[in-house]
Amino acid sequence: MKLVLVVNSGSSSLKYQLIDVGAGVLAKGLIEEIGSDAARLRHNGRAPETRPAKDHAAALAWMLDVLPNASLDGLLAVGHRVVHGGTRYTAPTVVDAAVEAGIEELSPLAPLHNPVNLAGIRALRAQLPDVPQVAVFDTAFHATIPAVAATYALPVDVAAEYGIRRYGFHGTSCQYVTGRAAEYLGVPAPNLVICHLGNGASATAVAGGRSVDTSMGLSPLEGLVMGTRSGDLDPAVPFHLIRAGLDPADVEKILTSRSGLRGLAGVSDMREVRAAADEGDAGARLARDVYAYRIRKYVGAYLAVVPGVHALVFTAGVGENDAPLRAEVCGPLAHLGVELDEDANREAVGPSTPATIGHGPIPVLVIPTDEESEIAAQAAAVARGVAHSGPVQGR
Ligand SMILES: Nc1ncnc2c1ncn2[C@@H]1O[C@H](COP(=O)(O)OP(=O)(O)O)[C@@H](O)[C@H]1O
Ligand SMILES: CC(=O)OP(=O)(O)O
Ligand SMILES: [Mg+2]
Repeated sequence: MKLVLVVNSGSSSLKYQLIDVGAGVLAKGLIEEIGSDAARLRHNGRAPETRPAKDHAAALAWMLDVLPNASLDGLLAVGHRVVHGGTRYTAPTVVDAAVEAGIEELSPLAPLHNPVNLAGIRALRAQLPDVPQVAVFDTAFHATIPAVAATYALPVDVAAEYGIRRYGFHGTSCQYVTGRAAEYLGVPAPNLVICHLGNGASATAVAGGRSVDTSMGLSPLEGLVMGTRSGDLDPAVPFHLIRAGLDPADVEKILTSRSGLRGLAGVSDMREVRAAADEGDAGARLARDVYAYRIRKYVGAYLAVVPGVHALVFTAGVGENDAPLRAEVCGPLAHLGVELDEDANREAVGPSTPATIGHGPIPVLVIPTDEESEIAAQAAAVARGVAHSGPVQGR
């Protein structure tokens, strides 16, 4: 058995899976509403339990309570999703003190993510001191982005001194999805435009199986409209707000936690936005439309970047489940060769395997992502001392 515990700490949630690599998932769970008096845990699909969990440390302790001790015997590794690895960590890495310090140094560039990723590493190391803790970085798959796409037009010395460049995120998801698309299409190194639409959302251009551009940049704030993040805006906006008297930390909070769908419609969950829009709420309708329009702009841009695209791919919570959103994005793209099949689109809600929903010159696919299985495979390979085999092959 190659047993790996995968910990995916998000801004207010914790996902975990106990995986026998190559064989299957032995246990899985999700803790939501961390930080509240009524955090919710759903373990192995059972009815949710509720308990206070003031922070990720409390949520991690809860996870360890529900995982039977015996199941953690003989773990090969714990695999952690770590969002920002900068330019230093471009491959899965066993976390020692230096790596831990490196992840901490990068926290200001992923304030919703790296600190809680570290909380996971620390909690599991305390519990399982003899098991390697392996970090799998969201940024790693994007290390192949060429300078022309990674470079912001800032003074070269400023960018170098402060490490300002496009890093890109959701890379582990994109790597998994690229592997699945390669199998499904029968194209070993495909050209793709991937829309990963979850709480965070990003678009990625893949050429020959490698990332060549992506909408998130220095931090996971740039690009698409997200649940609580603004995505693209004029860089003058923060200065305008600061000059008007707002505190820089408050401006950051506005852009990362109070914007996006939440800022426009009052709620960050696309299901609630869509329900309100369907009932005629004007703010929710505009939020839905701005969200879809921004995705469409990036799809157009990346069709210009990647020659001979084999497929446009939708993935993650919104991408896999929200058929109307996919129609809103793709409907006006017929002139670019994107033609949705209405019935296939309607049927592809939460598919467990890849589904084709458009048969035009550029096929449209829904591919369910699985960051946890990708993390488990990479962590197992590192723990066994096997070099990871590269972006498309994956394992
Ligand atoms: N049936 C659905 N229709 C529309 N959106 C959905 C549906 N199911 C889930 N979602 C959206 O998916 C988002 C979560 O996606 P997920 O990929 O799990 O995010 P993350 O991993 O970033 O937490 C939720 O915020 C919700 O808006
Ligand atoms: C990087 C990022 O935005 O991740 P998530 O979608 O899990 O918030
Ligand atoms: Mg996610």
